[in-house]
Amino acid sequence: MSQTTRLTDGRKSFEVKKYTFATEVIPRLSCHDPECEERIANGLPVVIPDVNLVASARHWNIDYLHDNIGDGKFMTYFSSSKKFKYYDDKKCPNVKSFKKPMEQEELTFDDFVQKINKGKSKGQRCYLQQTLNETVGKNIVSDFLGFNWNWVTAQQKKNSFGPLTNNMLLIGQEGNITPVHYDEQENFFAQVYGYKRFILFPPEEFPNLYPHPTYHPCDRQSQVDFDNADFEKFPKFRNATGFETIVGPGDVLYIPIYWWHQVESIPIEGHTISVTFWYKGRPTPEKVTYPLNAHQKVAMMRNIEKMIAQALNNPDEVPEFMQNMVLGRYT
Ligand SMILES: C[C@@H](CC(=O)O)C(=O)C(=O)O
Ligand SMILES: [Zn+2]
Repeated sequence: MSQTTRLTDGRKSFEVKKYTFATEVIPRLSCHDPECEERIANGLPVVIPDVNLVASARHWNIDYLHDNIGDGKFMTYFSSSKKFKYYDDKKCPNVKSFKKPMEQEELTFDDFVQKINKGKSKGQRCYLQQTLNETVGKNIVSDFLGFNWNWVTAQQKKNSFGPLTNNMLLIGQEGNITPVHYDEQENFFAQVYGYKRFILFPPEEFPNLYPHPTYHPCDRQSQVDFDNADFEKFPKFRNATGFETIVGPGDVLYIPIYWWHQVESIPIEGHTISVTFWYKGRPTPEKVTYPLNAHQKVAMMRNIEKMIAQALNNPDEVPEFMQNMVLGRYT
């Protein structure tokens, strides 16, 4: 039986699975606390319980969304396990042996609700993840306009984030897991309903988390399975140390760009509803200061990998090329 540990969202406490790595708790600070502003300015994660970013959606639940979300289509992922490891369909041809870790289908909300109920019996899990768009009904539009845009737009401006790219609606079943990955955008993650565990690692942990190559369908996702880590293949994973927290209704978690995160809908606490606020990163500074920081190095590694894959014009040649370049030479 795997060990467990206890985590709290500041109101309730939860028994969660204990992994092989150590973690520290992510600070939970009021939006009025200067330290909260400082952490965002310095690209450090922080849980903000009192910003009311999506307070106008506090009444959202499956029934209300079903009656008001409109007749648009919603991207829904299906997994026979609890894990929903994202993959980029367009990159599948690059890795002939790639097996899709989950299926995806665009459903009406009504079909999604049916699938949740039917899936339970067939042991299949589903996860709705859809950018909110103009197809939503007028009550959802009014709830959306009621988000605390003053605060989040002020954060965007004072931290020189790029434009808002999208607000994604996430509806997950209890126990669903989004395995550890990083995104190339800043993210204010707003929890609307239910509870999610977040495990975060800074960009410095790149060497310990072994992401797939950039041409791989699972680019940005770690190759390490936290439930069954292959320490032979990924020895530095032993050194991984992270941060974690639980977010509950009303909480906002700032996930800085290039920070790794694994997200777990707490089992036995029912389904979860979340909304993301994704922003392009800060513009590249005119004058580069040295030493480069970790996320600049990740961006550089990504660009080099992409350039090599493009120059070779054959993904199958990249592993040998990279090994010839570094193995035994950069020790
Ligand atoms: C989809 C989400 C994870 C989750 O909530 O399951 C995520 O990775 C993000 O918001 O960057
Ligand atoms: Zn993410």
